[in-house]
Amino acid sequence: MHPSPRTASELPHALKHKEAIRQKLANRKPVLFLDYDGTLSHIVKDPDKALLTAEMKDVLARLAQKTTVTVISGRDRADVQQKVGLEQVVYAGSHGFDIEGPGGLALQYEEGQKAQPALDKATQNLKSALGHIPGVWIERKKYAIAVHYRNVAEGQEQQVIQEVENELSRHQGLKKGGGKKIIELKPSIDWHKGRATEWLLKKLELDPSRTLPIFMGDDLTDEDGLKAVHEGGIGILAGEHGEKTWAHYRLDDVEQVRLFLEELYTLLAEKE
Ligand SMILES: O=P(O)(O)OC[C@H]1O[C@H](O[C@H]2O[C@H](CO)[C@@H](O)[C@H](O)[C@H]2O)[C@H](O)[C@@H](O)[C@@H]1O
Repeated sequence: MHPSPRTASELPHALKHKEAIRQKLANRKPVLFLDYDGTLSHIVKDPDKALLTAEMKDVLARLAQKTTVTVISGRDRADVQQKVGLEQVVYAGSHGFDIEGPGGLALQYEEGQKAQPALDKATQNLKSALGHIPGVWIERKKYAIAVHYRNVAEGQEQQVIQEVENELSRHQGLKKGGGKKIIELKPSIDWHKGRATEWLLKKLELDPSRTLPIFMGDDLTDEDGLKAVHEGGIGILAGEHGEKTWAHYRLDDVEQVRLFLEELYTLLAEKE
């Protein structure tokens, strides 16, 4: 455990510290919490084209035969579930507001429902305010609005951000979320990937002394999850997001995430 967050470059590389990770797993079973965009799939211009490679899907399928694998995403649960397409996996969408998994595992974080009128109104307003800016995509999700500006001219990015800030100032019940070329309006509630991770660990009734939660993510919203496992698990940052992180280790990219997951699978298979 490290007492404070560090920059990505200060972190040891997970693939170069396999022995230390192996030792942590000596008497404990890994339980995986995996972010989708930027961790399992490459960041691309069109969010609909952010797909898993066949190799990534294959290793996830094998891991899910051996342990609990949760894909925890800012995307709508149905969207990420369809993109991953594996029945044995637990899906936590909308940053953990909407969870579904094998054996009837389910959560709809009810408090999020109260924000629906504000989210509807803000969607409408943002469409009018930003509709004329080429490249803007307003993604109305079940529990959030994502305003994407990856395809907006650099000189107009600030205008997009400012319009979102203006809209946020009109809704007490909504708060700002950040990410990679995205700004989100979310219910102003203390529920996020970290709380959802903790909820799942309890709900799955896993013995904490025999379980090692591993959270892997690439973006600012993953910091809540990385913080949640900081004391009792392993956090791995894939790439970087420009701010300090609670992760213990780093990996450079999606391909290294896959290699790490392969190592983990081998370890689990050896233990049988
Ligand atoms: O929590 P995540 O699974 O990482 O989801 C975060 C957001 O991911 C998607 O947007 C990001 O990825 C897109 C595809 O690579 C990229 O075009 C965009 O610029 C990124 O911000 C998704 O569309 C959002 O809904 C998620 O909140």
